[in-house]
Amino acid sequence: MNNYLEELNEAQRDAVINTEGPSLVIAGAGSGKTRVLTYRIAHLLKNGVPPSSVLALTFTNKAAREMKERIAKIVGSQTARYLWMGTFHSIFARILRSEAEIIGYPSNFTIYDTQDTKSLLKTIIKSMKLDDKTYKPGLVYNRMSAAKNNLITPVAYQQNSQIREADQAARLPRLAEVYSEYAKRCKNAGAMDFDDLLLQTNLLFKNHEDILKKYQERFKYILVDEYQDTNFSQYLIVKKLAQDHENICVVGDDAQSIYSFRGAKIENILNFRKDYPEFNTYKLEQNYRSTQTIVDAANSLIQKNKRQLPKRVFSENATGEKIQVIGALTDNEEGYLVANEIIDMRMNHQHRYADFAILYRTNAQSRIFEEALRKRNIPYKIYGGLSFYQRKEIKDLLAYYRLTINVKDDEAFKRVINYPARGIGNTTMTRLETYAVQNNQSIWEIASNPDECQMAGLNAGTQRKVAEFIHMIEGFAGQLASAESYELAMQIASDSGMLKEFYKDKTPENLSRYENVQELLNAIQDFSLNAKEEGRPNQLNHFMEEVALLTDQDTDKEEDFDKVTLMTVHSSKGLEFKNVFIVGLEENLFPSGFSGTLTAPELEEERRLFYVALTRAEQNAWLSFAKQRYRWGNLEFCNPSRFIGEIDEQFLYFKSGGLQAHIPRRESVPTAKEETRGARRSPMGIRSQQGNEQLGKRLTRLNEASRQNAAAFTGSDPEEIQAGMFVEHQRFGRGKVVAIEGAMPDRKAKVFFPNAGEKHLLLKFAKLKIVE
Ligand SMILES: Nc1ncnc2c1ncn2[C@@H]1O[C@H](COP(=O)(O)OP(=O)(O)OP(=O)(O)O)[C@@H](O)[C@H]1O
Ligand SMILES: [Mg+2]
Repeated sequence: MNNYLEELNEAQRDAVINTEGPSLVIAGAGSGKTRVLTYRIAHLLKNGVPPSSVLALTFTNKAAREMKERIAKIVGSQTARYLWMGTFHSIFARILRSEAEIIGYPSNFTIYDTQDTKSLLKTIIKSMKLDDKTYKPGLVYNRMSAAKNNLITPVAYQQNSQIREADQAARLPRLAEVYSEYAKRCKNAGAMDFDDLLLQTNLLFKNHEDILKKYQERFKYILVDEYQDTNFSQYLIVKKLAQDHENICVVGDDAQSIYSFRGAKIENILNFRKDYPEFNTYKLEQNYRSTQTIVDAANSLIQKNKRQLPKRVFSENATGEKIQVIGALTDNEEGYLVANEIIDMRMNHQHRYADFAILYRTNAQSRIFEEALRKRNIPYKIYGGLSFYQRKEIKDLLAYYRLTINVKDDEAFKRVINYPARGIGNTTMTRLETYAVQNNQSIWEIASNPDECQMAGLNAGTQRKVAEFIHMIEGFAGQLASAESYELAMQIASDSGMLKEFYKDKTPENLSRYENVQELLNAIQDFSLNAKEEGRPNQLNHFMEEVALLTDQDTDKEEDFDKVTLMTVHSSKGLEFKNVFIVGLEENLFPSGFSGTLTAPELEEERRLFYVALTRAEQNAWLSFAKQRYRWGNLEFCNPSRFIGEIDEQFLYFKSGGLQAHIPRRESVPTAKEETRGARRSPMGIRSQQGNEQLGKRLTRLNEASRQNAAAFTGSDPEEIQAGMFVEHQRFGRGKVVAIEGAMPDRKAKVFFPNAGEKHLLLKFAKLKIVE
């Protein structure tokens, strides 16, 4: 497609074609900032800039993937695949792996997730004999994270008297020690947490001029989406990389800055102006996403914020429907009413389930909606919360994989040494860990050495059991380089005894765990097929790299095709849906915080969050609240959120009568006509119990189905496939063969799939089926 510049308005085009020098695009929601960034990259590539010299940083992996796909359509997938495009964490993890040695880490370092970090902190707090009610792991984590994101290392932390005083005042005088102990143990375990990825990148660039230079020369063009939510650490990395050429383009919206609790700084936008006084700025004012009503309503609300950069946003789309306000008596009724609306809209206006999103302030609110949707047989998917990769059985199996990749990974070691049970108890673990810490080594280094085990106080019997475990992991690790990801993943699942665990006791819970593990193995198989087809490395560590860096929005699966989306407002940033429900609009819930405790800046951040939520809607928006809600186990009486009252009334329509009187605002004229939906409270769903027999049957069916599925795609004859033929691919669906290159075994097909774009597939792996 060569007319891509015609898909932009004038202001956007300006921002796309002026590729040199610093550029700043601060513009309202839906005005095409992400589109500008995407097309700017395409434009660079079209003009001969090599893809490997473009660095594009996005907020989620999913956003990066979507941008890449769009760019591939303009410049071709072969060019697009060499772009450096991804989240800050994924890009800099990649760079750190290749430079690991110089900063004293193994290149296969583990990335600790939040749970690992908290569990390690718990261990440290306990071993230092501190009270975990004062030194709450979550609190310690936040303070440590804030320090890291301001580039304060443990040594600097120790020496900073201001911080020490603040810690004293917060009754956490030994925080500096906890931080340095944590850093030490991570180092011994060859592990970094999320904040370390950014901190270590900064240190790498600070202490190694030559390496910084190398990347400065490599990345000739740097682009950042959602710039308003970068923290200081991210800001500095970008600044250093762009220092020489200053070809840096950042896009964002100060009115959508919603991560200050994680250290994001709106000041980075102001800094940009100082850092690059010669910058170009572009004004995007037209919103292409939403109806006029939604855009105007959102404007009327965000005007209440005092601290903001002045900007205009208008829409030339249809006026659209008014925003509907739904008042419910109880939280259950709120769920019921929302589910009803979805059914109505779907029946009467031909919407698909995937056109709806339910956005809430806190993850805990999802349960009510899940129940309501399930009762009406409405398919849904949830982002965040206890996501797939956070489930116990998944984390257990992943811990085996992590340990196989990096045997020093202490958190993984502790997780699986006695799971499934091997008779290695807590006492043994504590002995090993204490001894390891004393000797500044990882647990593995002690456990794999019989002399050290003895010194640590393990008796002969226990030593034997530990040795067996070590031997098993060494066996896995030995295959890492040579085995394909799926092959090794499967072997570990079974040889570790994990799969057998689920058979032991055939409860419904175990069935669901088994299914989850099966799902993980499917994902690895998918990864493996993909890697083979596209000629990418296919070892288990490559799969694990992707998993470690998933963000809340990245758990999208292909079968999640036509489902209602449930997510927190935070996760919805940058996305759009035809129909959006913003629920739980009550004081103390949204805006959150206990009444009266929000500071003015905090309240403004809540308002920005609400602005983000409302501007996700393309055609219709609903605002709902309940008068009574169970929170923390208590029934609470709630007042509707002040935010409803802050929207200019002309854009609202009150759906359920009676309750609008509770909204804190000037007189509102009730226009409700549908009063029929009473406060019918539906009984809680009763989970059906399945007997062992049924369970067995379901397991067999599951296996049978996956076998048939595999068999259906093994019958192709690669020699026969020719250009012009129509073929079917297991994941991409039907497509047309555009060209065939090379000879077996390296014969490749270029296939165009309407659902997935153009793909280059290695025929010996791709298992294409010829269709009519
Ligand atoms: N010139 C245009 N013509 C048609 N559609 C457009 C144009 N510019 C943007 N759009 C569409 O408008 C919608 C919003 O664009 P985009 O997501 O880039 O906005 P944004 O400014 O990044 O929004 P947000 O602030 O929410 O991240 C998208 O569906 C996009 O495809
Ligand atoms: Mg965007």
